[in-house]
Amino acid sequence: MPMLEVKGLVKRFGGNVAVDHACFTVEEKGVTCLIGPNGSGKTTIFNLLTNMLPADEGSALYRGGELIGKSASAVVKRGVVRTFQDLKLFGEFTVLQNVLIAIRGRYGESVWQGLRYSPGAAGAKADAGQAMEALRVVGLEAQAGQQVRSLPYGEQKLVSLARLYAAKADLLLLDEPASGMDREGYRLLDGVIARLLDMGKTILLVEHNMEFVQAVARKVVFLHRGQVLAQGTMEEIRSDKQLTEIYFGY
Ligand SMILES: Nc1ncnc2c1ncn2[C@@H]1O[C@H](COP(=O)(O)OP(=O)(O)OP(=O)(O)O)[C@@H](O)[C@H]1O
Repeated sequence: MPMLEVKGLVKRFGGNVAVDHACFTVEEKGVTCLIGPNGSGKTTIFNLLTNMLPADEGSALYRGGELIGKSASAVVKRGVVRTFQDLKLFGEFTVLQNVLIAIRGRYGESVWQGLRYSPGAAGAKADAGQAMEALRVVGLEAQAGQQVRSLPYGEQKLVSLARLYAAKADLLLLDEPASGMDREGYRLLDGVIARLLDMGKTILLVEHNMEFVQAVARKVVFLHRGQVLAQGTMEEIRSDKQLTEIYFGY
């Protein structure tokens, strides 16, 4: 059984069908990529899976349980978390505080509760230990005390990955993790993804950088105007003339 099975997912914005009866599967322990031209519905699918937007129709079974129609926090509790294109970090706070907020959020605490952090409080030490472990996974322990907004963009992206790791989810949805990254950023990101996979995580990502997709993806799901036109390996997608014309323009 696939880890995630999306069936007949539909989202309309007025007359615009952003996601049109999309069906695809995500197998456990590997990287699956959603690709497709701008506006083909990739981010909307993330919003539907995490219930940040209500779906009009369809189902998404995660380990056999329905995600659609649940609350956003219920999806997180089930073990599905996401990053955002605009990162949504707290720039004024430190790297460590940003990860701690994600950990405390797991218990249903608000950001402000998460930040009111007295070192003597029960559980505080354990949380700090977990936060540092997450920073080790992404290679940012040395930056723990720095204000997030003082970091280069690539490192801020890694903070968002540390937050996902700290949330202890099994299925990680990454929205354009490679965008805005330079060569060194790719190298770090490759390493973090490899470490997350070693730890048994499953990753579904949206990405435009085909070199990166080719390097990390076991499976690619091709979207066009909200419809899944194909799913398979990158080689299979690239060898389909109709798909390459739509997306790659040749
Ligand atoms: N909140 C919204 N209200 C109205 N229309 C929306 C909304 N969100 C997305 N859309 C529309 O839905 C369609 C799919 O958008 P979506 O952002 O999911 O595409 P995408 O494949 O992620 O694009 P990109 O690669 O540019 O990020 C587009 O036509 C977009 O304009």
